[in-house]
Amino acid sequence: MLTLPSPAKLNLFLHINGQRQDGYHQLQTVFQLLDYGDTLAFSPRPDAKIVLTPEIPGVSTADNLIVRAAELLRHATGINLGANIELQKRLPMGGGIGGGSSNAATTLLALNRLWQTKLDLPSLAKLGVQLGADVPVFVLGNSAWAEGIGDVISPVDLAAKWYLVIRPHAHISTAEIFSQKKLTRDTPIIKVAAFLEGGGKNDCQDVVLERYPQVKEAVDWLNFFSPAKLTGTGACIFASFDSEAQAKSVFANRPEHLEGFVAKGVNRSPLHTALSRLDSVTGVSPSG
Ligand SMILES: C[C@@](CO)(OP(=O)(O)O)[C@H](O)COP(=O)(O)OP(=O)(O)OC[C@H]1O[C@@H](n2ccc(N)nc2=O)[C@H](O)[C@@H]1O
Ligand SMILES: Nc1ncnc2c1ncn2[C@@H]1O[C@H](COP(=O)(O)OP(=O)(O)O)[C@@H](O)[C@H]1O
Repeated sequence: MLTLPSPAKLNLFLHINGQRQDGYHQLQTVFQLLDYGDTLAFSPRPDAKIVLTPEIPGVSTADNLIVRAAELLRHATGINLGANIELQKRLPMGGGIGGGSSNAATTLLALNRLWQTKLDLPSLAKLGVQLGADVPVFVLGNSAWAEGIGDVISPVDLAAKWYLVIRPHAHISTAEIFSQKKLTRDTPIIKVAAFLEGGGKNDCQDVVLERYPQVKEAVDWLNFFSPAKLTGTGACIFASFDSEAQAKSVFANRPEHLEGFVAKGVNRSPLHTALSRLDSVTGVSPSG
């Protein structure tokens, strides 16, 4: 059995610079990977079945990004094997922390290893983008600066911080927010240095706060302790702290109805750290 992490991400900022003819938005963002997420356990099956347990309530098996990633890899490589996949879900869905995309990436890397299909990371990232704009960053495995429609990615070294993430009770679809007329779509392009010097906001934040009072309430509460920002198109919000103790003490004082977690920001994905560790044990050279 191959047990691997499927980490969350935060968008430390999210600027929308324009919109393409096909409707997709041109954006700039920084993906901060977190040392916190779901866990997936894989074992090979000799038949061609992909069996996921437990199912996610409200997501059909055919729509589940884990199953879709497995089918996609099988189709792309022509391999005729299957897998049993056990999912331990901790990440809220529709939260802007990339749980579904991360599950897809973990599945691509895990099955590429189990099935010995030997695709390299750029090829797996190319497959992944067919499942969602955020999948490649999880496949490539570094906190990253992203441009284009989120598909032009370069690794970035971020300061070590602890993040308090609050999950208001709202499930927000990315498409819903990107289809709002009022959304800011003309933020000027910035350079990496401007972000690293403290620049950057989330252009989706005003639209989300207006439509979801429960998200606004959480932002207002967290702002009292440290500047709070929306991640992605929501619904989760976050603030950074220099130490775990600081983040945990604020979390401990949250209003009872607010859920969330405290996690360390990492430059390297816990998924890739786990795979490298396995490679060093088995003597396989690090690849996909
Ligand atoms: C904007 C981000 C930032 O991380 O939002 P979150 O989903 O994380 O909140 C992501 O890149 C989202 O990625 P992902 O959620 O994978 O998006 P996709 O499934 O590819 O697209 C969902 C819908 O969002 C819109 N979309 C997505 C990406 C983009 N650059 N422009 C868009 O307009 C499209 O209408 C598409 O139908
Ligand atoms: N394995 C999965 N985990 C989470 N969501 C999934 C999964 N498979 C399909 N989905 C669908 O993808 C949507 C977006 O999921 P997710 O990536 O967690 O949110 P976000 O893009 O807001 O960070 C969910 O609302 C759900 O319907």
